Amino acid sequence: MTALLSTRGLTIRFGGHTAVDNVSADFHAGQLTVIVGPNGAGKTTYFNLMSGQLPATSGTVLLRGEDITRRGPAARTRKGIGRAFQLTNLFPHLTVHENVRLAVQARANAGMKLWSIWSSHRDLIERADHYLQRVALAGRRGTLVAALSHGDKRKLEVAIMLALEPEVMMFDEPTAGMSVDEVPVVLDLIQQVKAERTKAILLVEHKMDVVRALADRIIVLHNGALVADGEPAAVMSSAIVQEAYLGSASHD
Ligand SMILES: Nc1ncnc2c1ncn2[C@@H]1O[C@H](COP(=O)(O)OP(=O)(O)OP(=O)(O)O)[C@@H](O)[C@H]1O
Repeated sequence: MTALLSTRGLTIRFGGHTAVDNVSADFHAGQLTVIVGPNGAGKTTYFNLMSGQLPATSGTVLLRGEDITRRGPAARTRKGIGRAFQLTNLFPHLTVHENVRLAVQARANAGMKLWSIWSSHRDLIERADHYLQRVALAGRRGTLVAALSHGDKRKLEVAIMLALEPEVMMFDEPTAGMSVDEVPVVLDLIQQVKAERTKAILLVEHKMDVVRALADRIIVLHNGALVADGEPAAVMSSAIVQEAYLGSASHD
């Protein structure tokens, strides 16, 4: 079975430093993979290489077997790689609802259903409201994004990603900076998407309770290299992880 997303020997060097070192992995629909590792291990850089924010020094990124290594981030988004960014792709002077509606509209355009822009404006509005409900932001639909709390901005990013209906969903520490009552909303949502079993979900996560709650599979990066990849129980009990990751005092 062709993986949805694959990396083959993916590598990036910054000067003399190899931040991601020859990483090969396959990501399949219906599977949630958490990428863990100590600070500076290369997790975010690996994400950036897959979503196109950074160009690889060597190696390839494949989407459904197609080589997309030289494609930029916008082309990868159109092809089905979605990423909940850390507050960089929001329009602060538009409302919450308008932000999601733009994503719904972009998705409708990508599907070449150009007529839908004109014939079903109401449909676009309703679909945007649907995604806002899923992230518990319906009550904020008329609020300017600039006025949102940090946690609500993170939820809005998730709504925007859902609205783009990508096959691959990448979350970079989705609950970082959220208050305790906001965290379950995002975790429940990721659980729901996972239960649909149609998406490949990738998460970079430090919090071990979140890892335990969500992971079907764990990949461990250390000094840019993939040092473990497998089922959570086996990976977390392996000697290399105990040493490389759990041994580092900075994460619980
Ligand atoms: N644009 C860049 N230029 C130079 N070095 C970089 C760049 N981006 C990342 N690095 C370096 O690459 C290494 C990996 O960084 P990265 O942010 O991917 O780690 P991480 O595992 O996500 O860490 P954290 O858990 O702290 O977020 C680090 O040593 C970092 O300093």
